[in-house]
Amino acid sequence: MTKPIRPRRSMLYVPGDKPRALEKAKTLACDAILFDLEDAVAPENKARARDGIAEAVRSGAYGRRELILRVSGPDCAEDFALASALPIDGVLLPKVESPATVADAAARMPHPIWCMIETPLGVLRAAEIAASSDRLAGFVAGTNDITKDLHARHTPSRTPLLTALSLMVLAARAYGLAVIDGVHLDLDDLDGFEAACRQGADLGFDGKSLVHPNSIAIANRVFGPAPEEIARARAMVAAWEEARAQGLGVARINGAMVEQLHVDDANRLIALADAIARG
Ligand SMILES: CC(C)(COP(=O)(O)OP(=O)(O)OC[C@H]1O[C@@H](n2cnc3c(N)ncnc32)[C@H](O)[C@@H]1OP(=O)(O)O)[C@@H](O)C(=O)NCCC(=O)NCCSC(=O)C[C@H](O)C(=O)O
Ligand SMILES: [Mg+2]
Repeated sequence: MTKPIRPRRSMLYVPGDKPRALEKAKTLACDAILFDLEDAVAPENKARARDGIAEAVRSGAYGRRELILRVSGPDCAEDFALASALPIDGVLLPKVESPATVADAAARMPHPIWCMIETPLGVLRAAEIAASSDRLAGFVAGTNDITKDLHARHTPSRTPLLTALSLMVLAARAYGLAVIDGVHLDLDDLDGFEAACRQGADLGFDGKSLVHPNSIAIANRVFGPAPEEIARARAMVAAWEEARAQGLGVARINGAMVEQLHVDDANRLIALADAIARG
């Protein structure tokens, strides 16, 4: 069954032990919040972070935003107990490297499952992981961990990561999962951030994971369809209906060859635009 389209242009990490950030996120225009219990929270603050996230989620003040909890590890019983007790939309597992990790998480709590793909083994097994469970909702790229494990360098072009990023997109698309690009570290480099978003969108990612509110508007713009793209898509669908009424299986529309597959893609873009407009 085809899953309904949900905008995931911008997914903001919010450390569970930062009350001001938890509060601010209620007002931000991100499509999703990744409440973090893993790397952004020091070991001595994990219990406080769980309490902070529980109170924040139970406030009910995050509106339409998709709420996802990143647990601190596959064995953290307290984190899974919290996930089970909260009205959230998903749980994000760090450093997934095998279907067994997904199966174990599925047995521990009832929510849709997201996997961080962020180790060489996780990347190489991405297809196996993606195929492993109908509880899976998507992948999030952990570009910092991969860069570290590859002994690669952070470069503006992200050339060292392109193989890993494309393998994640391939695996996700093969099994109908969402796929979200990794974070941009330089908070003041918004031009570089926008370039990375464009590259991620070109590669096929649905959106970008973010660490700071200053990047939400750019991610929403780059990963959302532009008004002229929506208008073009609607015009294509209308022209295609006329072509089909004449019995054509291929048509020339605005100077381009169009077949059913192009119309399917136009309809996907229109559905995304409509979902964004509904808010
Ligand atoms: C990166 C930061 C530590 C920067 O903090 P700071 O310099 O204090 O931010 P600002 O003063 O500019 O903040 C301005 C206001 O915005 C709020 N804020 C900041 N960040 C967030 C956020 N993420 N969500 C919500 N609100 C946020 C501040 O509270 C200020 O508001 P106010 O107090 O009302 O004025 C900080 O941005 C931060 O902690 N970001 C999140 C870091 C994080 O979650 N990291 C883990 C995820 S990334 C990762 O794990 C990588 C991955 O696994 C991989 O391998 O690649
Ligand atoms: Mg990581």
